[in-house]
Amino acid sequence: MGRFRIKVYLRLRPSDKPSPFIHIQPTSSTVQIDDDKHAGGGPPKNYTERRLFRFDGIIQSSSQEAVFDECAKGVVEDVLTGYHGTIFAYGQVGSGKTFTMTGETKTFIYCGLIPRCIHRIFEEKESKPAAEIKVHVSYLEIHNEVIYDLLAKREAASQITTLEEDGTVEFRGLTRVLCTTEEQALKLFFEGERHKAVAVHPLNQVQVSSRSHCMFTLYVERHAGMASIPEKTAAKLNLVDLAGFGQSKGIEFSEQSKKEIVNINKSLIFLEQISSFRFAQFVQELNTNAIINKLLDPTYTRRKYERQISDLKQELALKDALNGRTDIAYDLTDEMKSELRARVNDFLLQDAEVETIPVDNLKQVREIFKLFREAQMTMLAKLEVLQKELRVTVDVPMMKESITPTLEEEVGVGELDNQGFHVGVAPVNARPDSIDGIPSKMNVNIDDVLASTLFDQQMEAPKKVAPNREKKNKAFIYFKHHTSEGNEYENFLKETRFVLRLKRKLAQELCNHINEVKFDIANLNKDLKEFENSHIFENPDVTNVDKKVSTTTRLQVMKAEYRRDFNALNKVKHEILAIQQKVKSCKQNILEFFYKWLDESDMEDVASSNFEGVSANI
Ligand SMILES: Nc1ncnc2c1ncn2[C@@H]1O[C@H](COP(=O)(O)OP(=O)(O)OP(=O)(O)O)[C@@H](O)[C@H]1O
Repeated sequence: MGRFRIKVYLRLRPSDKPSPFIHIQPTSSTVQIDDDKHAGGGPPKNYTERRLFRFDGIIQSSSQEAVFDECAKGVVEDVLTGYHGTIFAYGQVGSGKTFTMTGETKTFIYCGLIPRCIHRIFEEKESKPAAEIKVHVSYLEIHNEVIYDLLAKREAASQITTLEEDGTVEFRGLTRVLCTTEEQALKLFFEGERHKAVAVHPLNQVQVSSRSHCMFTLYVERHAGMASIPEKTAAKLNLVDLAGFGQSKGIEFSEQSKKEIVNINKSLIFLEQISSFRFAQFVQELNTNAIINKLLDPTYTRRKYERQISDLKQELALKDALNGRTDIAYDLTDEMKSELRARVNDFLLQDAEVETIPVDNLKQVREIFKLFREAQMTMLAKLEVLQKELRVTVDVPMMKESITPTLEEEVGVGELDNQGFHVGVAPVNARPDSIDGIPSKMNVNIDDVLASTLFDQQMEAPKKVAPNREKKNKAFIYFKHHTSEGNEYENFLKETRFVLRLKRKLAQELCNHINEVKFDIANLNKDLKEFENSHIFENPDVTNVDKKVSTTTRLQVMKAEYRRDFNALNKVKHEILAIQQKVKSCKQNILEFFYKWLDESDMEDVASSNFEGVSANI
């Protein structure tokens, strides 16, 4: 990238009455102007204001060729290297803009910059065939603030619009013609000239005056670098002939001309306000960031990447072979994806260990992450439903009541559902609505029950001596805490009861969760029925199909969860029964030993003892 300054040249039209207010100094490329504000005819003033303007060059009485060499040649050479370039002429009406840009085209020595730029570009094209230079041209005119395509077929609408993108302006629909010869390009330029809007202007009586801004553009594409690297540069050269601006004071114009002048002056308002020289000074201060515009042939780029991919594949195969990794498939087929899904599902349902999921390559890893994300989404959706339920504080028995009919329609253990999923639904009478002896809500303290049972039995026990009830209670407590046998049984009973409490808590939690899952299953079944009724496969809609797939997946997960918890509950239920049995026999044993101990003790002592330190409260 290079920073360039816009160069400004002053070309003076030969005149037989040079202005006494303008002092040209060609050696220093400066112009001094005596800005006599009243030179136009006002009352005489005693002073004049002097201004100095500096240019990159002042052209006076120079040939058209010299003008090209000084002002345009460098720009064209840059375009041939790949930099965009623009040359534009501006100034008052009749100041010589068209003469400079177009010139007299019948004789080459009078030709202006546009034919000379065309000539130079085609000269390069012909002298360097290896560069494969391609030239396109376009020609547009802005007249009365409307853009016209001067190369469009006349019968077609030639009006075009602009498109601004990334700071550049594109002309949408502008005709670009490929030219293989200089003659072709010149012919198109002259054709465009004929289509321009021109009229006689009172300040430019000699020939027709340009009533519009015109831009002839040459698009140059050429090979750059070595022949093996088909890199191209693509630059454009804009050659602009602006409409003349000027004072209309004291000059008679037709209505149409007045309208045109308003529009020309409006579009050149900047020039109008600061005058040509001031504008030149301003433009000189601007810097541009110029870059070479490179194009890469897409076919070459594709081939290059294909070659790179092929090399990398070979490299990978070699690395795999060296590491003893054979038959690694780097492209996942649908079958492989289904297999991966099954493995991930098994892992998530705790039916398989993580090692069963194959991780051989990046694609597999990505697919696995995708599957985990899907599972996560399913769980989140489920959680959302659960949270909603919690918000409305659904009571467990109510839930059971509302969903039981749906599940009762399903028959037997291990039935297949309509998704081909093994439901594994237990018969209604075998379902874990509650566990025998365990209410859905554990409000009863089992130890209280056991304690009262114990003493009911105690009361029924044979009584050799009948100490009063309170004393007997105290004796029983004394036996448990102060005799080795009693102590041992008491501790064992305590431990067993603790385990029983834990198991019951677990059973209660499982019971609650199963009911929640049942509720989910009922809702998901309902959703699926709605999908089926809406015939989504006859009128597939991606969103609906996705929803159905997601609902089916969630249903499968829920059913698997139901089956898992139901089995776990059954297991816990059996454990509870066994522990209850253990507690029962332990209680019997402790009573037997208590009565035996009581038998062997001195009854009078027992009857008269106060069992100091023993609380009667069991
Ligand atoms: N350097 C020059 N040497 C000889 N003749 C010139 C020169 N510059 C301009 N002329 C003549 O002056 C007349 C007006 O010039 P030209 O039409 O190029 O002005 P213009 O600025 O393009 O005017 P407009 O704004 O009206 O289009 C033409 O006849 C042209 O041949």
